[in-house]
Amino acid sequence: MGLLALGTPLTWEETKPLANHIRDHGITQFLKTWDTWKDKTGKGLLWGDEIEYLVAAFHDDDKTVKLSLRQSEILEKLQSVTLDPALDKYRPPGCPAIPTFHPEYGRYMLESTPGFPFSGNPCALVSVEADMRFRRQIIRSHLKPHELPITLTVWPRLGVTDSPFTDPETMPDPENSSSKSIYVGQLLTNPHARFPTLTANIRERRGSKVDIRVPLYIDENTVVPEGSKAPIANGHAGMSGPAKPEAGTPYIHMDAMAFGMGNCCLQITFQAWNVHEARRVYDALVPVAPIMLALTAASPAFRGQLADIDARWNVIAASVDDRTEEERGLKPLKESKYRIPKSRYDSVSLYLSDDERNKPEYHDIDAPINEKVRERLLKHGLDDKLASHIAHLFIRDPLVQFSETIDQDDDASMDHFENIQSTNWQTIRFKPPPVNSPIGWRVEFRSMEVQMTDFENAAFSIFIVLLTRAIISFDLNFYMPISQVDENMQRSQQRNAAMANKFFFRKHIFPPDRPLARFDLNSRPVSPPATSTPTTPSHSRFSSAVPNGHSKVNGNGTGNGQDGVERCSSRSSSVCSTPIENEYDDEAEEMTIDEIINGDGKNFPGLMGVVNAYLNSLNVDVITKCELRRYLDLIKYRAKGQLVTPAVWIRRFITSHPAYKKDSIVNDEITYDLVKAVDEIERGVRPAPELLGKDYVGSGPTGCL
Ligand SMILES: Nc1ncnc2c1ncn2[C@@H]1O[C@H](COP(=O)(O)OP(=O)(O)OP(=O)(O)O)[C@@H](O)[C@H]1O
Ligand SMILES: N[C@@H](CCC(=O)O)C(=O)O
Ligand SMILES: N[C@@H](CS)C(=O)O
Repeated sequence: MGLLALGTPLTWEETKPLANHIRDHGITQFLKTWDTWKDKTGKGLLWGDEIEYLVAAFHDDDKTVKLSLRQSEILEKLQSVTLDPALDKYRPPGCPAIPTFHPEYGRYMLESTPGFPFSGNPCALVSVEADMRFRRQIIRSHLKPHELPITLTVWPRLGVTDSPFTDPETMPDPENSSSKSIYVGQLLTNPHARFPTLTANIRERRGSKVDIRVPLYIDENTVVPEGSKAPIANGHAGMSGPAKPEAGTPYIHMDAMAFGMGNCCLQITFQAWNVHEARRVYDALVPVAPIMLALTAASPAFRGQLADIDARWNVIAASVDDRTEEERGLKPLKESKYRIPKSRYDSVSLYLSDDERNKPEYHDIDAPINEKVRERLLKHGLDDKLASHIAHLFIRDPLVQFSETIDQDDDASMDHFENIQSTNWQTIRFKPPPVNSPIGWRVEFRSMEVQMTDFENAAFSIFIVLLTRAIISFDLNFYMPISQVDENMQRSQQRNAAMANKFFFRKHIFPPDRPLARFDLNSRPVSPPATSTPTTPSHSRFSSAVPNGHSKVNGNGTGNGQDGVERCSSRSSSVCSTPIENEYDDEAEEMTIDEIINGDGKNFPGLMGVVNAYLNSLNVDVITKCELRRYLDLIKYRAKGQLVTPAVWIRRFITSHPAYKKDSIVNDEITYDLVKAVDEIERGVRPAPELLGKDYVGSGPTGCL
């Protein structure tokens, strides 16, 4: 959920001349925070998740289900309920506070977060699912009897034109709506000024409606409508890739921000010990993002049709792609300043740690830089890696500005910085401390799709938290060329990617001076923990407050390319032109997801291996370890293919439904049964062992408080 300031929003034409003012003051604001926080340590690990929900309205009389557009009323109700002390008696043990609920882009969406961030203590981790369920139960208990919160990433019939898909019905209004969509109307978008303004200003800056195309899944009876085959150069969302329709391939067309930002995800934010640790964790998570996208994939259908992809990423990227034709490389640069290879919503293009292992050679894709911003940051004493990261974010224009807040007190506000930062929706976000707050440097992990049950949402959250602890404790090295990470991003969205694809991953992840044997990789965490001689590394946040001493400031020059595009000179054009072929290639190799998660049985321990080793290094009681094992086993068996991804489960449900005519169409009847089934699975009244294992226990027959 981005910056929700209030005021009179400016049009794109009014915002454009303010861009330099906003960027300049945004950097001033960042530098003030930098000066205050660069040497400060925080309070150690605190973390929280964000879960996004769709609100479904069931009409049992005609067996249809629609998106309920009652977001404002529901949030008002939830806010008053959460302020009522009576709710506290339902708060499960271990939940840090009464949760909070927030709006999201779609007028049918809600977001929940824990009321207070969790600690990383293993005992606290086992309470996460209860906290998530508590949130869902609060929502359920305060909806109308025919409404339910559903954690499906994509509403399969959003944007269909053959029958209503919202409650109340909405009509497209291509003349007057902010998106000008021919499929969705204005009522679909949250009315807070941020959202229609983002929608309109993205379209106006781009110079045309957004253009979203995903490959259509072709079945025996699929009829491909005239004109819905991808032309050779469709020019959306950067490079072409296997998760985008190849020339001549039938595709599903969408034309509004709602098709992307109206989708739901699971995000995790961690507070780091200090800025160095935040930067280390950020970099290490960059290659993990596509792996987790593939494992959580939950998006097999769009606009009433089955897609030949399983995940949402490229759809959202294209849904907020505000780049001009010049920036997209369709015309020579004249009015625009940069060629920009990616949408504002896309994978990370630059590592940012001051770790000496963050080598220039890994930056082998074109990442344009705002040179003026970079120079200013360098002059202020920032190292090149961080300066380049911020300068890369600051190639973008502000999209939403209110007339009342053009002039800000840079000592008291970060809003101009946040204006640019919060509309750079990358796989990982590096978050500076807010003004006048005890909150420290944070990192947000953003690639995962929301899961249908809170058991799964808790499992993926816990896994990522433990992985970050292992990364810090064992000083793990996941660096590999960014081009390989980008390639993985495309592979991760393909149909059945978690089983069918291989992904690049670094082979040697331990520091050379710390031999593999030191890590207890083989014993499972359910085995009795070592109590007398724990191997907990000295800089573990659980055991001690000593920050990791491995970081070393390292600088590199940048400059202008011949085409006038400013970029880091270390990311040389010859390297840019030959992605995935450089001397660092052999540091990473193609592995299955099973190998990446569970190890190759030889030298590579897998991400689960390091998580297990980390748990073994702690004094955790056996009961807690067994509890954690339930969650970690979900990841383990999903990676092995013994449990399926939500996308595989949903696709199977659709294609085996009696009303499916093998024509790729997901009709009302199928959608009704699908959403009912998702709710029943969540409550545990409909078994789905292929998705959740045999021992899943849901939130109960009613799912209410
Ligand atoms: N000090 C903290 N350290 C770590 N996580 C925190 C901290 N404070 C809040 N969080 C968690 O961060 C998550 C996101 O909260 P935050 O208020 O940063 O949202 P936001 O800025 O709207 O997020 P987004 O970046 O998605 O727009 C929540 O789960 C919250 O519990
Ligand atoms: N819903 C978006 C993220 C929105 C946000 O950045 O808060 C997603 O699925 O990725
Ligand atoms: N909720 C996201 C996407 S619109 C934001 O506000 O940035």
